[in-house]
Amino acid sequence: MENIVEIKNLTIEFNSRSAKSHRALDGLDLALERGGTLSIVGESGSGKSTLLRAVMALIPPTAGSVALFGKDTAKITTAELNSLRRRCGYVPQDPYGAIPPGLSVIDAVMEPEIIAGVKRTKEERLERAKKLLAEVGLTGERILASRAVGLSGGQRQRVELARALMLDPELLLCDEPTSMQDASTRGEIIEVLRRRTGGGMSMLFVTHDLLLAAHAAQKIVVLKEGRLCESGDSKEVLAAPRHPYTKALLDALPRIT
Ligand SMILES: Nc1ncnc2c1ncn2[C@@H]1O[C@H](COP(=O)(O)OP(=O)(O)OP(=O)(O)O)[C@@H](O)[C@H]1O
Repeated sequence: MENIVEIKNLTIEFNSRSAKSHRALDGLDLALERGGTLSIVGESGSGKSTLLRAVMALIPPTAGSVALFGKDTAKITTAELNSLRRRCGYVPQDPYGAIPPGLSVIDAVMEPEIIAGVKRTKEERLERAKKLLAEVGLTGERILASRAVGLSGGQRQRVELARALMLDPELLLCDEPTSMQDASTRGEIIEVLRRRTGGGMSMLFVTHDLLLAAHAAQKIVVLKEGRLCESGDSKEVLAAPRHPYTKALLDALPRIT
């Protein structure tokens, strides 16, 4: 099976003002097969967002390599990179900065297709955007016409997801896409993602919540301080975590007694 993402010995360092640079990822190896789903779990600062941004080639490797759809992202032209990025949907962690402030909700969802130059009538595009918004639980003329900046964080996250799905991505990268949702919307969003991945979309899903990680994807990797400390089938990792850090993440989850 073809690897849609292949990361080899990836190290990413950020230069800080102090003398020592900070190593956010340290010699990481991982792969995602076409059609596969993988959750990346770890505490705050473990390098999860950095990893997603490196897959999108938004940060260059300090050492090692990232291949997206079989192409080393450091060895291709900007035009080639842009065409690979167009095959991906990216739901960034911060929904406040990501949506252009002047756009209405419906325009924000239609925008990726317009930028990509997808040929469709205005009516078809509108229908498609409305359908996606309904899929993520946003309906009603008032919400669709309102500016995205006026929405709650949870609603914006849902707009971001609809935007990311607009181009029918082969690979979806989600960075804590449910962090601002209540329990019931969180469940609905995971269902949307499951339907999509059931239809063949590959996915990288970032969360600090081990239970959610297992729910969202078939496989899990656990990151600690930029290093991979455990990986495996989601159900197995959840049932029998091997690394003490994974056990601590599991013990930290709230329990219903
Ligand atoms: N642009 C940057 N410049 C300097 N340091 C950075 C930069 N981006 C991330 N870092 C540092 O790299 C480390 C990993 O950050 P990252 O955002 O990937 O962690 P994370 O696991 O996604 O955390 P969180 O769950 O809080 O989002 C952190 O120590 C962070 O401060």
